[in-house]
Amino acid sequence: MTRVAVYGTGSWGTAFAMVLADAGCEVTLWGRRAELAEAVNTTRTNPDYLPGVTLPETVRATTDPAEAAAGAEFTVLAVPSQTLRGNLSAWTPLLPPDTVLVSLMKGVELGTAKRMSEVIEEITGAGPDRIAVLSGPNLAREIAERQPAASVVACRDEDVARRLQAACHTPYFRPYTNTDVVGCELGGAVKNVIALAVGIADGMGLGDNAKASLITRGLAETTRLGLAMGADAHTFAGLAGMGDLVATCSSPLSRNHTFGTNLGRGMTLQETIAVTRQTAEGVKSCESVLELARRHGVEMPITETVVGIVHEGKPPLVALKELMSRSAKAERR
Ligand SMILES: NC(=O)c1ccc[n+]([C@@H]2O[C@H](COP(=O)([O-])OP(=O)(O)OC[C@H]3O[C@@H](n4cnc5c(N)ncnc54)[C@H](O)[C@@H]3O)[C@@H](O)[C@H]2O)c1
Ligand SMILES: O=P(O)(O)OC[C@H](O)CO
Repeated sequence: MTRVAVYGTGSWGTAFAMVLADAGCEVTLWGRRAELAEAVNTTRTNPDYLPGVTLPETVRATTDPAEAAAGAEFTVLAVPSQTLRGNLSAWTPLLPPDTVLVSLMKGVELGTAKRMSEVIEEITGAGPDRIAVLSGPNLAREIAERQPAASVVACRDEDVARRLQAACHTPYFRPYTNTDVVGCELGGAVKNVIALAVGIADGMGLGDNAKASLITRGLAETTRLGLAMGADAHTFAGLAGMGDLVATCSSPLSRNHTFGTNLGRGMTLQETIAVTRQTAEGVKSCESVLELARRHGVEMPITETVVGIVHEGKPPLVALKELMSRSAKAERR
């Protein structure tokens, strides 16, 4: 039986542990809180993040990172992007030397503007053939209910991507392989920023034309950044690009979309943070994405607008006016 360690008992870590177990793996789930690990082991549920979902017997939880790591063929990381560096520094000495590190995270590190695979490589010293990314339209709650979804597993080494694909393929979860790690990571991180923009528009009461325009132009600016960073344009038309963007921008289950909606309705940033219990990666990553855009000389007007509203206190109506009155241009530029 394939042994997998999943670090992070939040909604996606727990739901993906269930997917792995349903695909036939033996999974150890690491979490910080003893009472939550105890609940998983005794009631087979994660009442804090996925109430009402029964986990398979082959998912066991622990608060001991060494116990989770022991014998793991895959080490899956599902903590907030901004804490990964600290977490992984502590776990690295415990990891099996050949384990494949799998990022489920959809953010870019503040300060360094590094993608999660870059942070993993820097901290663990693993080469690109041992670092994989899973990304796609994968709202955790739907997957925990075993509703059908497709996804992408990306690794520079296609054989490793195929091994991971086999480890998480179930009748309701269909992963495709890809070797474009940069594109998959950027698709996942930037869609959160665009979902904030769409949420703000929804909260302001704007219509479906505005939503479709933001999604389409959001994909255009994501692709521009991706191409400047060496990604493959096809990735952005796929599940980790368009697929995830559409799911996140349309679903009330999305934390980023909901965060934006609250801002668009007139809540302050502090009020919105106070009512947000879970990780909304775009709130911090919008600044790192803008930093990447500047470094690579790429225009990302929607991302810039989101940073203005979220971090610079720009009123959404003023930001909308500025976005719409930019100089006219050809669609493909
Ligand atoms: N929820 C989804 O639908 C979904 C789907 C795909 C990808 N993702 C991505 O997966 C990642 C994790 O998201 P999630 O939905 O599981 O988030 P979550 O907010 O549900 O859970 C986060 C987990 O990280 C833990 N955590 C918080 N701070 C920590 C710290 N300092 N050290 C260690 N652990 C800490 C929390 O206790 C919790 O267990 C994010 O990057 C997110 O974008 C989420
Ligand atoms: O809830 P969000 O906004 O973090 O989005 C969840 C997933 O990334 C959707 O694929």
